[in-house]
Amino acid sequence: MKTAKPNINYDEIVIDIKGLYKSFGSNHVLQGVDLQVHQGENVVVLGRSGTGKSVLIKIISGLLYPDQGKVNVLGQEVPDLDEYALRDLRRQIGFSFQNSALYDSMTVGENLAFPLKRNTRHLSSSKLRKSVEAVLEAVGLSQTLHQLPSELSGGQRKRIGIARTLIMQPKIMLYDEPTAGLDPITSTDINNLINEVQQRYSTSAIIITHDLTCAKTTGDKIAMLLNGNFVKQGSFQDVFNTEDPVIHSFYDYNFIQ
Ligand SMILES: Nc1ncnc2c1ncn2[C@@H]1O[C@H](COP(=O)(O)OP(=O)(O)OP(=O)(O)O)[C@@H](O)[C@H]1O
Repeated sequence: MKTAKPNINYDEIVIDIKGLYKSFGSNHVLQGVDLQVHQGENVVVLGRSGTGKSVLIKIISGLLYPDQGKVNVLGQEVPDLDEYALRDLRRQIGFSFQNSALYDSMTVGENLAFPLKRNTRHLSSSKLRKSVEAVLEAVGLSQTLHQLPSELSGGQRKRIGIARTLIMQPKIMLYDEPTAGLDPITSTDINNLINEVQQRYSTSAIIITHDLTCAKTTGDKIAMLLNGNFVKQGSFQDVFNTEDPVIHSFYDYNFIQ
């Protein structure tokens, strides 16, 4: 059970998407998508391969330009932002991608320090060390400070990848298939970590996944993307407690893989 936090205004909308369209030639990927993410909310985007989940995240972070529609993130219209404003916005967003993309030649500590050093001027070494130690502790891997990424398990690398985004204290987290390629127990750990991050750092998040356990554990709201649109949005119960054969087939498909 997630606990409501007094410092979060759950009514405030941090991502507001209305009437979003995106095509690549004759491939009409997003066809009038509406989605709202509130402060402190974890929204899970579910959908089969190729439905446009990554395209949606890229549009939210300004990596792709929409054909039409409103994409407001933290009060700013993303398609209107210039390069500098986009960079500022992205500093407030933590990206957790499928391959954690750590630098192999750097220790865990150096990997974590890297984004902070690059983005912060006049940072004392004691402040840097404290920030690194704090995020490592938050993901439960303090003992790995001096290890190389190659010495970590897949689950640990995923955690360090998340820690590296947390060091910038993002307001929004974007998780792209956080449990892909992990065994069920490690996946459970990552799901719990996503919830811990939400609570501890008061983040809002979009979590892209095919994994229904991940969706059920982390999602305050589930949004099911199908044929260019969200066919259903609501709690896990709301979305799956239905006779709709398409939603059922997604559920069944998940459990027979
Ligand atoms: N830059 C691009 N140029 C052309 N087509 C693209 C581009 N990016 C994505 N697409 C197409 O958009 C569609 C949606 O792709 P997307 O990567 O968003 O799917 P997805 O839902 O994230 O799939 P998966 O779950 O497999 O990662 C696909 O048909 C893909 O080929």
